[in-house]
Amino acid sequence: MSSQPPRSLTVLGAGAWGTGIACQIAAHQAVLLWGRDTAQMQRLQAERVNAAYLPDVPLPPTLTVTADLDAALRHAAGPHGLLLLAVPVSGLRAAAQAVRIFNADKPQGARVQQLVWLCKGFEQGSGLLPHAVIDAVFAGMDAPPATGALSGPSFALEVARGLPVALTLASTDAALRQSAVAALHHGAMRIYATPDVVGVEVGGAVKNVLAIATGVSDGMGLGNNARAALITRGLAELSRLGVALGGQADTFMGLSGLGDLVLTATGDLSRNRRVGLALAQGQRLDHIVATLGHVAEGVHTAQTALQLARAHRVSMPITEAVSRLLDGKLTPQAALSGLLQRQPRGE
Ligand SMILES: NC(=O)C1=CN([C@@H]2O[C@H](COP(=O)(O)OP(=O)(O)OC[C@H]3O[C@@H](n4cnc5c(N)ncnc54)[C@H](O)[C@@H]3O)[C@@H](O)[C@H]2O)C=CC1
Ligand SMILES: O=C(CO)COP(=O)(O)O
Repeated sequence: MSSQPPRSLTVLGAGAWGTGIACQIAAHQAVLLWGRDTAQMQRLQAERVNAAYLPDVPLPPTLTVTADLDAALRHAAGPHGLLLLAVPVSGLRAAAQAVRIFNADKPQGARVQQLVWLCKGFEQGSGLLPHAVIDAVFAGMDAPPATGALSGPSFALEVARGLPVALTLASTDAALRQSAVAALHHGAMRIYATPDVVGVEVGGAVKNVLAIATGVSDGMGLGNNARAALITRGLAELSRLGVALGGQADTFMGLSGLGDLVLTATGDLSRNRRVGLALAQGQRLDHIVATLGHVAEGVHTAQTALQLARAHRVSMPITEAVSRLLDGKLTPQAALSGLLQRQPRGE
């Protein structure tokens, strides 16, 4: 693989995050954004704005849109191509399978060679982290793409507007780390790198559950002290699970752990936090999810995180409370009482 910065950037997934990061990239180089909904992509092209997901941000002229998946993958192919998968976790396997099928009948030079995913969560059903989904899809293929995860505190709207943001690129492949950082680290977007894929992915997944918790707490009017306690004790349980799954403890103190947790647990742009705020008002989860207009990954992540915690004998009381609240087994008040009545223990 070349260590030259990729010159051909392609984003799959035209929701808030795919559109937001494509706008930021377009400030310094051409980028192609693919979305699966042809009518929506035609509207994007005609109106030069993603009205459904980022209505206030005009698309830069250097951002091209398409609903043609084959054309998008051709754009991402070759040694200078970089493909960003900006679909939710639920769409990751299908997106990766499309890449596998595209690559299968091509010579190496015409294949997608560098692939980075942006989603945060565990796959529903399998309970797999994104990298394990990707590994499963490309298993048995000779010369699979170099892969990695991009994560960290990054509200799409702020990124789209070109405001400063710092992210972490996680990959066990040093060449991919180098080339993806070279492609994406520019202007207001700083990209750090780490080989700790598991640590980065667990941080990104579990912080969404904890953002629901702080949303509930804030929605109940429990105050700033309670929110700080949830963030701090939440970070402790996130780190315990992450280490048990193979992540490195210091990763959880970085951008993809503490950084994203603080952002999502306190910032009202967070969809997960908004789920918590609405639950505290007594709204039904199905109504909240139906009216959100975006994915809130924490709703699916809570139960998987709890199952993993039990399997690894890790204590995650906040995640458990959120999971039972989402299942309708606890009211916000009962969840609070349960947390407050726990026995004292060492910090
Ligand atoms: N919005 C944000 O600020 C950030 C989001 N993320 C993560 O990025 C992922 C995507 O989030 P958003 O774009 O915000 O969600 P969104 O709800 O705004 O948009 C999701 C988009 O993905 C598309 N999609 C869903 N399944 C698909 C599939 N199978 N194939 C192709 N397209 C599919 C939908 O049509 C929609 O356009 C999530 O995992 C989220 O946690 C990460 C960082 C920031
Ligand atoms: O991951 C995010 C910010 O880093 C976005 O969080 P939400 O999905 O809760 O909006």
